[in-house]
Amino acid sequence: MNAPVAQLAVNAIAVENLRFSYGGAPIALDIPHWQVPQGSHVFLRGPSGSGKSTLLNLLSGTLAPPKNQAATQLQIFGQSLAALSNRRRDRFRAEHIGVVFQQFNLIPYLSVLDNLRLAAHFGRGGDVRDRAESLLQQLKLPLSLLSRQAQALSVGQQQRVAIARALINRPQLLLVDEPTSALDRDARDAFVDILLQSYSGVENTLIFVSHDTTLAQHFPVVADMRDLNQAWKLEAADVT
Ligand SMILES: Nc1ncnc2c1ncn2[C@@H]1O[C@H](COP(=O)(O)OP(=O)(O)OP(=O)(O)O)[C@@H](O)[C@H]1O
Repeated sequence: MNAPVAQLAVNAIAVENLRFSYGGAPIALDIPHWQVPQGSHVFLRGPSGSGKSTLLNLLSGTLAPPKNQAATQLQIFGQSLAALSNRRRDRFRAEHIGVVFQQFNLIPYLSVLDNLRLAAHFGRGGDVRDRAESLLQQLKLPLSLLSRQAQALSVGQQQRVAIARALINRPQLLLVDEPTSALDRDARDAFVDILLQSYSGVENTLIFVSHDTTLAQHFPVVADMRDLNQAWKLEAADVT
């Protein structure tokens, strides 16, 4: 009799014994174990200072992962980030990971299309205009915005363009850090709806960070930094 074919569970994120501190500062992050299966949509919450941005920056490779810690594992789709040089980590991010950070980081004097072209240049390349038009349509933005300078857009439009830029290289992992803080409640819900619609593929993994716990209802999985980050527990315990 044939053995059943094992279903391979692919982890988008696999973290073991991840400890990180900024220079000589006290340890900011200590995560013994965290795994996120591919295709998960995770809402990551936690108080100010609990390490959400630090974790996202480590996952995206924007912060260099800790080296020389034998027990530490920080893998994205099975690739250890610590095993990559800075340059290869940048390339890995451009090809596999989309990021939307609090400040959007669009280049203000470039047109929307050129912002998207620049992101595509560092990633997969290909026909940017077609892809840009289809993303703008998904994000319910007029195509006329493509030729407009990023600095001439409203904040809401900039947020959607920041999503388009993050998605231009068809990332398998999307990291979104508190992009809704300037919006009112209805606009926040609409933003999250549109983000989820634009990134709905079954293999797409999303980590969405926010203080705003009312947004958690949009996500099937909720993680809390107070559970993940042992350093935060220590810090909290120190002050009580
Ligand atoms: N560049 C830095 N240099 C030194 N310490 C830092 C730096 N950035 C963050 N920290 C410290 O690391 C810890 C985690 O900060 P982090 O910004 O990751 O938290 P957060 O949960 O994202 O907070 P917030 O919700 O306020 O953005 C805090 O104690 C913070 O003071």
